[in-house]
Amino acid sequence: MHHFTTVAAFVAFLGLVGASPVELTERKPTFSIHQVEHKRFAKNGPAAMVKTLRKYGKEVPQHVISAAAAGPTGSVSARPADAYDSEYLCPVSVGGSTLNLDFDTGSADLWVYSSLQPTAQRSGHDIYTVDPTKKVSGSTWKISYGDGSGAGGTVYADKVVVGGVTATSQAVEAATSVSAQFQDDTDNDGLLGLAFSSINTVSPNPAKTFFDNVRTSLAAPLFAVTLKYHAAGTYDFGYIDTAKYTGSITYVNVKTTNGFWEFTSTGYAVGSGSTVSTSIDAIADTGTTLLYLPTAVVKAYYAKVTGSSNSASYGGYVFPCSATLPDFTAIIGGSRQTVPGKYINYAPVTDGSSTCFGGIQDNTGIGFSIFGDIFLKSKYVVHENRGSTPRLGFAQQ
Ligand SMILES: Cc1noc(C)c1CN(C)Cc1cc2n(n1)CCN(c1cc(N)ncn1)C2
Repeated sequence: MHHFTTVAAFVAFLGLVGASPVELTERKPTFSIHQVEHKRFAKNGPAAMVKTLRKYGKEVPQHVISAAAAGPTGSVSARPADAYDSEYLCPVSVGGSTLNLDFDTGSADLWVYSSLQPTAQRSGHDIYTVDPTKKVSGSTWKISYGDGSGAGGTVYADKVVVGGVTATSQAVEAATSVSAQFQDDTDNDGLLGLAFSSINTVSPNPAKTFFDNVRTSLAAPLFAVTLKYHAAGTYDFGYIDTAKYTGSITYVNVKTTNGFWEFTSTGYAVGSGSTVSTSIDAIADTGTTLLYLPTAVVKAYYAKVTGSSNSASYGGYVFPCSATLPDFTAIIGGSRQTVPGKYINYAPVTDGSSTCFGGIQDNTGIGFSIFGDIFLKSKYVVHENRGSTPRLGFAQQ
């Protein structure tokens, strides 16, 4: 059957190109045409589909026509870096090399391991090899994170491709030095910031994030985050994927004055307990591993966990790894956003220990709450910026 199909297909192909079998069997000079990539071509899947369907006289579904009229969209996988979902890494093409970057909605610098670092510092990492002709003269960057880690270096303008979406002249912040926490983390080749460009650290002229560079060309000015529990998820750009969530998306307005995706939660519940109404100022932050909440909320949560304690030696709430953890619900935009209890067991305090570190911790000293990966990995979160009044949309996965 396969053989027959092949021959029939070949004959059909000849018909299409208007050549008879005889013509193609005579000996004639041969030549080959080498394809070259159309560098400036912005990928638009739906547009290609419209073209093909019309070429063969087929009807084009309306949703394909409307998608084609829009700009590019893209999707990239987000893979947990370790067994505890400490961070999620996404493959990105930076100046033609593929690096695994930690997409971070809590910061706004795209920085990478680079050929400028001492070789010992970059062993085990994929690196960006700088091209001096692409250097942004006079610009430097230096970033420090909540956990005391950090990095710094110089700046290059280069092509960055994320899930098929291209920023042709993205500020690529090449590291000359990174802190010990990053040197120990050999899976991580850098960060791709998705917070607001107002907190980018490039000096003297702050740079735009990848999202800000592509936002107005995308089919829709948004990206959607689907992190998963102990599994790979996605970052989607330019479209909402209704297959990735259940129920409806609840939107809340974002306060951008601190440069974060900052919003207000209006209450919480522990397990099947009653809802407590209280205003919680929070940021959505994929670059933070845990869920940091106000002291009173955290105390109320661990009051329901047998054997839990706030350990000075481990630096946070711990409990027996065998504990049954209650769900945690945050009220956002009037909707109940629930995290399954088992997601709140982050990891053993040390490998093999029967004491586990809590996924919910106290936000004292931070200044606001942080809805990090522990919260996000049960949600589908739309980050929309139409230019005025950016919004966050939350739905259950
Ligand atoms: C984290 C982490 N946890 O287990 C591993 C492994 C890592 C990664 N590793 C140790 C190194 C590291 C440290 C940081 N990151 N990666 C990501 C950026 N950081 C943020 C981002 C942000 N929005 N807010 C606060 N800090 C600090």
